Amino acid sequence: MSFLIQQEIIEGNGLLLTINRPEVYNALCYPLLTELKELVFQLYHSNLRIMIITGAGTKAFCSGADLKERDSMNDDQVLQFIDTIRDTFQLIANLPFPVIAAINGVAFGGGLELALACDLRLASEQAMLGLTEVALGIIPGAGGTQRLARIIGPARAKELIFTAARFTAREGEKIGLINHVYKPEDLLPNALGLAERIAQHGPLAVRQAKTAINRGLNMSLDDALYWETSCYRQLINTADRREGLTAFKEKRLPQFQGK
Ligand SMILES: C/C=C/C(=O)SCCNC(=O)CCNC(=O)[C@H](O)C(C)(C)COP(=O)(O)OP(=O)(O)OC[C@H]1O[C@@H](n2cnc3c(N)ncnc32)[C@H](O)[C@@H]1OP(=O)(O)O
Repeated sequence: MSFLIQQEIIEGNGLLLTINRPEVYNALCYPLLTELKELVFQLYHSNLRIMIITGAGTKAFCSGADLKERDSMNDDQVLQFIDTIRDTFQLIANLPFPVIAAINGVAFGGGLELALACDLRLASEQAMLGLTEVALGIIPGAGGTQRLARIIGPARAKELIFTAARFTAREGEKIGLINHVYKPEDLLPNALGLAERIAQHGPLAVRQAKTAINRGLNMSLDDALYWETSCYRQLINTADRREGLTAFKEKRLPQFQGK
């Protein structure tokens, strides 16, 4: 059992991952990052229906790369860290099931980039967010320049990145970066509730919906419509699709088996 990343099974065949370095605002050191990459690679091949990522303690989701460790790194080690964090967050973004970021505190730099790699972002009203890297003479190196621009639009993303702005969860909600904002004590219960609401539906269908949206975004609308149909086609010959129709006829909730 790791101490850097805690795992907890949750209702509906889900997993709660907690970044566990509260003494340094859950900063990402290289050992934690390599452990996260290995764990996410294993989860890629699991039959999980949903995952939540959050931070230990009440102050931080994740304050980004560990700057003390970074100060001791040579140039090659910095590049190795960047290659690893980029690939790890892309693995998270490409997990076949939905991932919810429960942003329980500060999310700066790589911490916000971690949340950007998730599908849905819920935040505590006390959380402060920001891609603060240019204030350190660097740029977001874990996908932040690409994902933020795709989520909120290039003009707003440029302003936030160029100014290393630190902004509130409510401001993030206003620009479409954060799905919902809660009181600190209500964040995890609502994240668990959202996870349960997703996990009760056809797991194959939810997976196809994620891939339809994610990969369709990079296509022309014409191509993406055919891509959507090809995702739909994966579901036609499934027991879950039959179960959905049968449950409707029998006026009961469907019991999806992911087959
Ligand atoms: C590819 C990715 C790149 C990146 O992510 S670049 C890094 C981007 N992240 C940041 O710029 C955030 C850096 N941290 C801060 O700005 C502040 O910290 C906070 C706002 C998060 C908290 O400030 P306050 O409440 O005043 O507490 P405190 O004394 O600064 O921090 C408490 C302890 O936590 C350690 N800590 C916080 N963030 C990091 C970090 N990112 N890397 C390493 N340590 C961190 C501090 O050093 C200190 O520890 P000690 O008491 O031993 O001095």
